[in-house]
Amino acid sequence: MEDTTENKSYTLVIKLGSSSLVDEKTKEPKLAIMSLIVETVVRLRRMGHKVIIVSSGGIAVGLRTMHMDKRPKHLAEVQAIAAIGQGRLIGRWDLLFSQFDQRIAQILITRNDILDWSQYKNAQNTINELLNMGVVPIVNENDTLSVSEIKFGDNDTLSAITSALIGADYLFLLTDVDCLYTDNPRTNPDAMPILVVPDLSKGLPGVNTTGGSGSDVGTGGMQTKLVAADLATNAGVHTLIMKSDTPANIGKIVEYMQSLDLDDANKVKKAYDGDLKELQKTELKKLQALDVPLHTKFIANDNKHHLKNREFWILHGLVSKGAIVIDQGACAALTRKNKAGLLPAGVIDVQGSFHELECVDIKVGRKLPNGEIDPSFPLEIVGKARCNYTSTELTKIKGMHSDLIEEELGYSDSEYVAHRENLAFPPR
Ligand SMILES: Nc1ncnc2c1ncn2[C@@H]1O[C@H](COP(=O)(O)OP(=O)(O)O)[C@@H](O)[C@H]1O
Ligand SMILES: N[C@@H](CCC(=O)OP(=O)(O)O)C(=O)O
Repeated sequence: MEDTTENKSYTLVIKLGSSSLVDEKTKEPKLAIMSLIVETVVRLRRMGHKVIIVSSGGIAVGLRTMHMDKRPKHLAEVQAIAAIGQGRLIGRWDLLFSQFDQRIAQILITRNDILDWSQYKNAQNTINELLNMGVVPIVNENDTLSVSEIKFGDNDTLSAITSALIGADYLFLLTDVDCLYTDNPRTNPDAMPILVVPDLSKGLPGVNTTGGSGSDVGTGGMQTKLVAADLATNAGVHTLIMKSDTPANIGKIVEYMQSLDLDDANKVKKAYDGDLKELQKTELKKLQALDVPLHTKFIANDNKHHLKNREFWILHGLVSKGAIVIDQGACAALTRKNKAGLLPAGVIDVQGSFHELECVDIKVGRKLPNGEIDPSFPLEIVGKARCNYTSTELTKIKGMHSDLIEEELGYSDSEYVAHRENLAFPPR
């Protein structure tokens, strides 16, 4: 195959699970895999690509350092172990990369660090600066300081958010299986590989990912990888699952992706008739004919249909503190091409307790003639908003014309419940 990757420069995020970096039983380092990753990343960098690594393994390395067999139950202990392990982990990466004079940088992040738009942009600027300096940023969750409310929870999600943050071209999820299968290949020898998913929003009929993590050190199994693929493809990032012990395959897969006509990914999605099974047979023949290694690729939404930076931040960077229920008319106005801001007249209910500019879910409901919410109409979350008013204020002004806000509250901060730039909806 012609090597088209030589000329174009891509931004690649490579996520490595704990199971790829430490032995699941002994927790000893898998130095051979780490070295191969380093060689691959150095090669990709020399070809002109920008590479970010999302590395798990902090806790597993900490357990080994402290001669502990199992993850402790108490949060403070896990956090202490993470602090011990993270230092060693980054030390190992630095030692290996330094053999090639390749500089690295450590970035430890929690959800708290991106809750503010300017902080989100700041994280973006810092990573971009490092990439421009020719450095390989190595990202992990700041497990030592994050508690459940501000946790990404798994590095698959963190890698998808990192990919969207920096507008990556590809996200590679490297793990201990070749690809996504119709069932857990560790327990079902008849599981069949899923090689291409043109449109994840159409679901994955016949695919079971409930098996959880395959190893003692992994988190989330395939389920969190599918969540990550959904987030990343919605943000315009092609997402791939492949085995971590042959990282040189990354280059081959990027070449193969380039040979596919994905410039108009929407055409690919439209052409997909939902017959996942048939598609896999054709794809397998193609991979075999071209000698491309097994992997799963999730095709990204194209430029016109992917979430823009700020929308992605609202939908996936922020944590919802409650919900507002809007009527169908308001929903149509907010989701049309030239979307409107949300006025109090369109709000029919307020759920939970939230402050001004905190993030809330947007649900669509129906009002009965007596003013009550129709209980037979299923409330569906359609998007997220940052509201100009608190839940208490909104409960008072819901359904009103904006002219009456001042009379009701004694002040009016805005005629809108949420401005256009504070509303976000997943691509449809
Ligand atoms: N349908 C499936 N296809 C492939 N693997 C699956 C599936 N369902 C569950 N798994 C499990 O997911 C594991 C990979 O996830 P995980 O252990 O969290 O890895 P990592 O540490 O790389 O994030 C595999 O080892 C496998 O046992
Ligand atoms: N941040 C944690 C890893 C969390 C995680 O998602 O692990 P994995 O499923 O192995 O990618 C650590 O460094 O131990």
